[in-house]
Amino acid sequence: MAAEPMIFIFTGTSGSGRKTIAKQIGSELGLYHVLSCTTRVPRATEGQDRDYHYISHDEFVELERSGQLLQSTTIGKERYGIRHQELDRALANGKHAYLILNSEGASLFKNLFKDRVIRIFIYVDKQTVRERLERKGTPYDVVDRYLDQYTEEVVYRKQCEHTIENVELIRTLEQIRTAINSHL
Ligand SMILES: Nc1ncnc2c1ncn2[C@@H]1O[C@H](COP(=O)(O)OP(=O)(O)OP(=O)(O)O)[C@@H](O)[C@H]1O
Ligand SMILES: Nc1nc2c(ncn2[C@@H]2O[C@H](COP(=O)(O)O)[C@@H](O)[C@H]2O)c(=O)[nH]1
Repeated sequence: MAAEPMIFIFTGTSGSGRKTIAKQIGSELGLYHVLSCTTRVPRATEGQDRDYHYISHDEFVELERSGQLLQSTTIGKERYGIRHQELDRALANGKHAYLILNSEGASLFKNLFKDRVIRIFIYVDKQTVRERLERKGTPYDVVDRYLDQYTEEVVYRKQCEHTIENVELIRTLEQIRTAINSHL
């Protein structure tokens, strides 16, 4: 059993299935979901304080100005970040935690928390990303952005503790359970 709560980071190529996998595994293993704040609007299936804390640009700037953000990133015109208090609350309750981050956020957490951070890189090929996202009704500009950044994102797998291709969801979940349990 790990002495301190572990931090599992689901990262990888956009649209590869990270959110689906993270939510399923998180609820199954009782992991605490550390939510980011974002200035982007919720998508059709998303909810306030379930997927993100959705806030205005002004509120984001204020969090940044007052030093409340542990880290932040900008993607297109939107801002994303995690409040210190959000992570502190998660770790204080003793549960293992998980986050869903891009490579920039994943590296920052690894540098801060070292061996307590385990990065799980999820990917699928570009064509599958397109098909899945179009089926889900993701706006075309978002799909195009994801595909444009694919090559840049996929190289990060080499730095992660685990790399898993998400073809068959059931098989992927099995591999991730095994990976996580090997650290607990
Ligand atoms: N193994 C799978 N087989 C088929 N469909 C899948 C599989 N895994 C996930 N999906 C579907 O692919 C779509 C994209 O998944 P999801 O939103 O979880 O990806 P994501 O990586 O979190 O995307 P984003 O980059 O937007 O954060 C969803 O509709 C999800 O149901
Ligand atoms: N570095 C950070 N990356 C984050 C954070 N919150 C989310 N993300 C990543 O941003 C992209 C876009 O997400 P989307 O939900 O708008 O599709 C994705 O890779 C997320 O994992 C954060 O606080 N910091």
